[in-house]
Amino acid sequence: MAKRSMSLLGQWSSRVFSIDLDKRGALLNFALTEKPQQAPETFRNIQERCYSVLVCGDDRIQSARFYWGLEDLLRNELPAECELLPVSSYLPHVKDSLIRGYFLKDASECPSLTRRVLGALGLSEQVQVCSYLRGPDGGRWSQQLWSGSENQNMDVSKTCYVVPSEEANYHPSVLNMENSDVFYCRAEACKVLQESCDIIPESRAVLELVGKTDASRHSPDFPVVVIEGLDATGKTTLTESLREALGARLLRSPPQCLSPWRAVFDREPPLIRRAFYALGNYITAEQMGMEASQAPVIVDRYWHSTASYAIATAVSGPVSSLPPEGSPLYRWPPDLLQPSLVVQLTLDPQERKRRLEARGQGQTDEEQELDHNLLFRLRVEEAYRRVRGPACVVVDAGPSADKVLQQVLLLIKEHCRL
Ligand SMILES: Nc1ncnc2c1ncn2[C@@H]1O[C@H](COP(=O)(O)OP(=O)(O)OP(=O)(O)O)[C@@H](O)[C@H]1O
Ligand SMILES: Nc1ccn([C@@H]2O[C@H](COP(=O)(O)O)[C@@H](O)[C@H]2O)c(=O)n1
Repeated sequence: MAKRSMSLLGQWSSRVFSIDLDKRGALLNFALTEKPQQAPETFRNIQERCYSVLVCGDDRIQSARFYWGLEDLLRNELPAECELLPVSSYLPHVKDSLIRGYFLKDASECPSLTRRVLGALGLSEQVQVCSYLRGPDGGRWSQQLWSGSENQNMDVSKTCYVVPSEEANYHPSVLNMENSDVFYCRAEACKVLQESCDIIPESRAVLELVGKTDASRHSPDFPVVVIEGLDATGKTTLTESLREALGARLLRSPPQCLSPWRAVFDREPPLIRRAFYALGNYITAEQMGMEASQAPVIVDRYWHSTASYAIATAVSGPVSSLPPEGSPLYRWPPDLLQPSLVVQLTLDPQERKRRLEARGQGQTDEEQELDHNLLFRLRVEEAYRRVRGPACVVVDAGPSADKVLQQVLLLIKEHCRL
């Protein structure tokens, strides 16, 4: 069977390759043409031998898992002097056109080892390997597609030249988010787990717990209040106090019944992990519907967490790389029960760190990692604010636990019929 990637070659020249240069979101974009031209400036500064490895198989579960393991595989097999950078290749504005992989800069003394590893990888149906060569004038770069044979033959008829490309308005991952990172109906999330049953048997157990009734239009008798926020913002503390103060039922998403399998799905790539969390919301929604016929319900995390973490993780860099405000990616799934009120707890990063440390969970002090975490936290919090349905009411969780409780009780009085 011909590789699926081959059929992409017709469109190859209009594809943009976007290399994630660092976690702060600096992207190097280039396209390919048949005519030699000057490469983008940054590309010209690259001194090493360069390669790209793209994962483009037909089976989305296998491809997602292959890509998930690819970085470790490359780091284990390649010389340590090989720098790996995530690369995306996409057709501008075309939904679901994104293919992911790695761009390699090989500064090792042993180029043959790198070529052997990549040659072996290129034999796989789901991988496409290309090498990049600098022209004799030093400015032109060309891309050669490997035929995938063990001899690493280059298919010279497929030589293209690297040219600068316009930067996309948003991170390329935005193109593939729907039904890969965020699921807007139960059926789409179920499909992913159904497709993964053979390789992840736990998927069957999860699917058996997911109901089939659509409770989204059912309006509960008592209020349903969701508490959202980053970790250590005080959700557990507040939800427990609300339960006592209101005589409420306390639920969480993912629900308790999924606990035995959570760790299994946390090890899976985003496609599978996010489908698991999406289904967790539907199970919690069924519980909400039942419990709210008898008493107020407090819920620790729900859809805002699922959507915001998924969107914020799929992109890198600053808040501006998120899908724009008002994008349909922030919509509420029409078949998912909406709560009466969503409260988002926010906390000054220093205070959050202090609480994490007091709880005995120190953070890495590597500056780069902190920077990366800071950007990630900002993206999650901004995504929380952009998610539609019941919008979040933001509450500063900095004051004492009792003050936060009183403020949220006031909000519940204002927004809900008790
Ligand atoms: N208002 C508050 N003032 C001071 N400390 C607080 C306050 N609320 C919670 N804490 C403390 O901060 C720590 C984190 O709180 P908590 O476990 O409730 O957060 P969380 O949002 O549920 O975290 P996670 O999502 O990681 O489970 C705990 O040690 C808790 O006692
Ligand atoms: N409704 C939810 C709840 C959680 N998640 C994911 O879990 C992580 C946070 O969980 P904690 O137990 O640490 O609070 C977070 O990374 C989310 O990805 C979710 O998706 N949906």
